[in-house]
Amino acid sequence: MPPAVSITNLSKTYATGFTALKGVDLEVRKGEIFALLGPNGAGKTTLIGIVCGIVNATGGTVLVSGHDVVSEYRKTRSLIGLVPQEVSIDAFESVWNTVSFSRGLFGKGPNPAHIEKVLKALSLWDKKDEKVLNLSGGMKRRVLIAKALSHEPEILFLDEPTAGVDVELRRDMWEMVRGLRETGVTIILTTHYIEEAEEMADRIGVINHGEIILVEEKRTLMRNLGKKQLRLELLSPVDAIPEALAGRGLELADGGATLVYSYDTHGERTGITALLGDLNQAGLRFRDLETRQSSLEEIFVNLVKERA
Ligand SMILES: Nc1ncnc2c1ncn2[C@@H]1O[C@H](COP(=O)(O)OP(=O)(O)OP(=O)(O)O)[C@@H](O)[C@H]1O
Repeated sequence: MPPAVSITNLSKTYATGFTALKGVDLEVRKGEIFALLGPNGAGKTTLIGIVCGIVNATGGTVLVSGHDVVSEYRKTRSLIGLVPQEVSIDAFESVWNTVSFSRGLFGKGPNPAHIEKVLKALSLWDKKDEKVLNLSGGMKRRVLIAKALSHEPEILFLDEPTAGVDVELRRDMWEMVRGLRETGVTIILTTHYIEEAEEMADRIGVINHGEIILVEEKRTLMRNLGKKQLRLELLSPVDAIPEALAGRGLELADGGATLVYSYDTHGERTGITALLGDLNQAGLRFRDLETRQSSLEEIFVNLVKERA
């Protein structure tokens, strides 16, 4: 089975002479939720544009389910649903007509049952006869998604799906995207909200200055790059870590007032129980304790900083 999207040595230099993509290689597997993270101007929208056939590449190849996006444009475009960043919909049409029309654009015959299913899944069914004009911003966004799903695509691109939407709608959208994945749709999303990637993605790609700097399973990424720390505020500061506790990877912070223990959250054992026993034996008493976990946000900021 070919990958959902297979990108090889893709480059893009705009007419201005600006190079937005530099030799990108990327494979997105069928059925996964892939999040593409990157700062403003990193090249995310350009990359999506090329895969969707909206932007011409300067070099390289893109295959969608094994089909070339240039020589087999009609085929590949019909396999893709795109939810763009900008809301641009024919405001005077009803929800039903807008979504049904989108399906027709891909040469698919009418299928009212499918449109009904999509509208229901997006909680738009009771709005089907409303003019898009009269909907709230959040509802308009749902219409964009419904349009993108109208022709039963295998791959759904969501470009900043929840930028500017309220928390409730964001949660609803996450739920909906997960539901779509259950039905076998491959989902590729770009986001500025690291929380979104953390919550939803199976794999994460980081793009910076037009280059993919990392592609990793989310769990692996968080396990390998994320640390969890136990910080113990000691009753009385110490000058050095006691001999009995050597080799446990402890560090002192705050001038000896805090003992820091870093551990792997995904390991079978954290070693905390044993550590607390040893502390007791060594006569170290503590006043308070807290745990800290580096978030995907910290990991991401560090990665991008390293490559700046
Ligand atoms: N039509 C264009 N002509 C010239 N330069 C462009 C054009 N479109 C985009 N760019 C430039 O290419 C770079 C990448 O833009 P792109 O929109 O792909 O980034 P992005 O990662 O999607 O950013 P954002 O998160 O802000 O949407 C930016 O520096 C942008 O100014």
